[in-house]
Amino acid sequence: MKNSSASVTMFGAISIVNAIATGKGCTFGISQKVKVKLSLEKGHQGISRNFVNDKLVNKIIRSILPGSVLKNHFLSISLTSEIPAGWGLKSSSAVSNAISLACYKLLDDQIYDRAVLSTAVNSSLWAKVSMTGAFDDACACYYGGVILTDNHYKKIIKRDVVNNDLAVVIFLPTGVARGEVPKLRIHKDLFNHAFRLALKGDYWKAMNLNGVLINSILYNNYAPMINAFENHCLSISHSGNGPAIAAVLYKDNVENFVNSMEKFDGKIISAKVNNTKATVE
Ligand SMILES: Nc1ncnc2c1ncn2[C@@H]1O[C@H](COP(=O)(O)OP(=O)(O)O)[C@@H](O)[C@H]1O
Ligand SMILES: O=C(O)C1=C[C@@H](OP(=O)(O)O)[C@@H](O)[C@H](O)C1
Repeated sequence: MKNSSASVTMFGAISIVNAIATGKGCTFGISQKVKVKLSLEKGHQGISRNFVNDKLVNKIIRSILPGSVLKNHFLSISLTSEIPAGWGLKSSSAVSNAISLACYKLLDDQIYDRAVLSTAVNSSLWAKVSMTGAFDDACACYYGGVILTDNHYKKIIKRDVVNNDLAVVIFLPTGVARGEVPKLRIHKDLFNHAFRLALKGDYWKAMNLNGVLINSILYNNYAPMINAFENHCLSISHSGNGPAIAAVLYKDNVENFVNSMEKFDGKIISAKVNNTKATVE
């Protein structure tokens, strides 16, 4: 083993176009963080963690660290996350990337981005926390900026930066359960159209179309989104499979928009856009 400890900062992300229907997705980075510290101590076998035992995290660890090392070391995992889990805000991609990057850093100082991403994505498929592998989300968390990918082929199609004058406001509606996600495939052609808009650089129009589609198929309550347009948002959509809703707007409009959302029952989180890559030391 090259290192006895590794500390990672990985960022979160928001969907522009959901990849479930077509396999192609577009996602951009935001400032919410996951921090992971792994420490290896020679001696008795064992793993301690400050979160519930989780098959996704275990799978990543066992895919990267050799069994011979795990047999003779005690591994401590400390994880803090600013990303609420299970809302479509990419917590699983940020956590799996962070654990993957930290494990590779224990092995070697030379980091191969593709290996970090592949292990995270393959483990997410194995643990069934993702349907397509969510390579779009993994790349946006890892590299920051806007990323367009083909998840079935784990291929990056395009990268771009997000305008730093923009801000993101996330709304977590109270009492809304996730809809039947496979139904997103009903509008495969329209999701494909949204992806083509994103390819042309029309990110906020693509995200709006994505929002209309996901809302109509899974949630059927467009009122918060209409409110967003009435309050000068450039774009609004459910992120991932929802139920979280993310709005993109100029920083100057954030305060008014947040005030206007108070009539809806839920929690609001403000975020910045992120164009920087994850770090490990
Ligand atoms: N704070 C956390 N600690 C440990 N694991 C986490 C944490 N947040 C997310 N995860 C992992 O991500 C999974 C949640 O994935 P998912 O429901 O798809 O949420 P999201 O839509 O935010 O990606 C959890 O089952 C767990 O494996
Ligand atoms: O399961 C998957 O493959 C995906 C899930 C969605 O994200 P969430 O997991 O954040 O809902 C979606 O946006 C992404 O493009 C692909």
